[in-house]
Amino acid sequence: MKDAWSSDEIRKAEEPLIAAGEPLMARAAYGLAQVVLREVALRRAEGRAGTADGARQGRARLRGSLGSDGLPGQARVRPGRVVGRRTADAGAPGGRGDVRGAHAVLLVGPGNNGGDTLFAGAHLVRRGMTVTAVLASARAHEAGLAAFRAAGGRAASLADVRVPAVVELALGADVILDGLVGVGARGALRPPAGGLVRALADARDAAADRWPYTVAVDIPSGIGVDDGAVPGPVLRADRTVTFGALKPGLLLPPAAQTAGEVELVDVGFPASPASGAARRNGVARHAWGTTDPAAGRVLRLEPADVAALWPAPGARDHKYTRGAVGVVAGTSTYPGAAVLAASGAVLSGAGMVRYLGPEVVGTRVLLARPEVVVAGGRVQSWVLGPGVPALDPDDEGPDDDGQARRIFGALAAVTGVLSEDVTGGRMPAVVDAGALTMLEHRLPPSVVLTPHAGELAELLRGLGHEVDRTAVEARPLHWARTAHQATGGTILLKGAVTVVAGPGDVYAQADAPAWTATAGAGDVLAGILGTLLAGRSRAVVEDETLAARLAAAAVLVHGRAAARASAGGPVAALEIARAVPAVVAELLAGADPA
Ligand SMILES: NC(=O)C1=CN([C@@H]2O[C@H](COP(=O)(O)OP(=O)(O)OC[C@H]3O[C@@H](n4cnc5c(N)ncnc54)[C@H](OP(=O)(O)O)[C@@H]3O)[C@@H](O)[C@H]2O)[C@@H](O)CC1
Ligand SMILES: Nc1ncnc2c1ncn2[C@@H]1O[C@H](COP(=O)(O)OP(=O)(O)O)[C@@H](O)[C@H]1O
Ligand SMILES: [K+]
Repeated sequence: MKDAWSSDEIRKAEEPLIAAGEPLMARAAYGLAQVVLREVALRRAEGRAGTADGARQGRARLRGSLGSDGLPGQARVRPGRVVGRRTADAGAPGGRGDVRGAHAVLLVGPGNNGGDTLFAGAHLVRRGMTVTAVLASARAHEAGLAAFRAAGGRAASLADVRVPAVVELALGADVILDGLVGVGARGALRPPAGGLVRALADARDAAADRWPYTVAVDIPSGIGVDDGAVPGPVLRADRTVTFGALKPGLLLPPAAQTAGEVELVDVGFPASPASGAARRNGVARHAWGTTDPAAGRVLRLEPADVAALWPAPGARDHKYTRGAVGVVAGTSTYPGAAVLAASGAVLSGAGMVRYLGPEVVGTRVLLARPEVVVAGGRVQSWVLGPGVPALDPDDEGPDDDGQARRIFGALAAVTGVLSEDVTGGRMPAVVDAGALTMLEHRLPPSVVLTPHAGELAELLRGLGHEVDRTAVEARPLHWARTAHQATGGTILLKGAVTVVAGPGDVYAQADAPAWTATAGAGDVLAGILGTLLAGRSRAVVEDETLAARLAAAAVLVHGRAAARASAGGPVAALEIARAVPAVVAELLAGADPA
């Protein structure tokens, strides 16, 4: 599990260490320099090699000389992906490849983030690189600047060289280090740093592949450290080298998409933040939907976490103990969604899938998945709404083949409104697509709403918030939490990075390739989640934080299955469902099916 620390938690962690004289900045700078040396050497070896075979040989040569650190995969970079932990002061220096004569440009701000960058720059100079520091502010970290100059680095003030000249300098460099601001920053980058970053970001877009490798120091300067917002210009990084602990903005959209691969340098922080345990315990005290919106940590599940959560059957299980999923999806106009949701549920390992809907759709579901029972009966979770049109209050008789009526009935049951319902009362549910427009009662967190940004905006507008799709995409964490507060349900907000917000911790999952953005992919996800909720139905109702964890697990499996089915190319939604069994098998065997 990846666990992000807020800027306050970072400060609390560093205080006693600094008081004890621990050389935090030296460790951070050393770790940063090692990553830069490794990446520059790697690129040089590839550049010289010229052919694909030669590039492979170049990598192999480097791997031999880099020792046990290993090289993170370059071919399948997913924005916002977090790679391994690295100890700054462990063992021999990392990058032993040839970096002599390579040119680095440092963007240096006034605080300790600039200090890290200058000390790292001194290491780079000592390894034979040509390093130019652009001081964006009248102030710079004194000791860092002195060390940088003493090593032979060149420093120039932005006020003297001006923005266009820095852009030219950057275009001729091998690597850029963005050390303008770190966790001490607040709000959008102010001038002159803001103007510089805007010009560099524009130049990066225009230059495409010719842009130098860009490393963000601790965070890409200008992102919202704690909320993942991007309030102003940010220079997109290929890699972020972050210190001590991950920050929420490195996991959360949209900021996570500016961070590239994230690499953690251990500077000696404790295993968890001081306030972590208290916050975790605090979660249980909240009643439905009354959670403090700022409470809860930002986490990202990894394959091992999902393996532990997955309701794998034991020898004593039979189909009823494993959980039946009731699917109310599709209409005669949109029958495909029913097939996709039912397939997602069956192929994730439901004990049974029941389909409720018009006969014409039920027949198609059966043709695709003969395992499905097209009849009502007891279920342990509901999947409601894929392929069902949104409710239009002005329309007297919507053409929904009776699906809205079935959904209203199921929703009354899952919220516990019907005490004597045939289903036996409250149970988990997935509420997707058209069913999102049919919410009448306050929801328990065991009901998971699965909107994309447009659907969430519509839901929020119905609750009195002035918000559109763009606004939701700009602040997904905020709006997902707001919707949780307003409805009581757990919110799974779909996107390139999917955010899950319920009572307690927030999950930010970045598991899927962009090819997943295809019609029907969300229907498959709803089915997968239905199976997970049915497999742990009682526990989900009793533990108000479990639905969010299971939702994040479903997103991981869905994303990995999409990656598997895509193999780097287009993917059809049904193929995502078909890839699920192998992905689950690998997860349960302890492998990472990336
Ligand atoms: N924590 C740790 O354990 C370790 C931390 N380390 C490092 O320290 C970093 C934190 O350093 P920090 O606290 O000095 O703040 P930092 O991020 O450099 O920026 C503050 C400066 O930026 C300015 N500024 C603020 N907002 C701005 C804006 N919107 N636009 C423009 N400028 C803005 C602000 O100016 P002011 O508002 O005061 O005028 C202030 O001068 C951390 O990210 C990591 O890299 C490592 O060395 C070791 C381990
Ligand atoms: N850029 C992207 N990268 C990766 N995954 C994405 C991206 N955009 C959307 N997705 C994922 O694709 C799926 C699309 O679901 P949805 O919008 O509900 O489509 P539909 O309703 O047609 O099934 C979601 O799982 C979402 O998280
Ligand atoms: K930075």
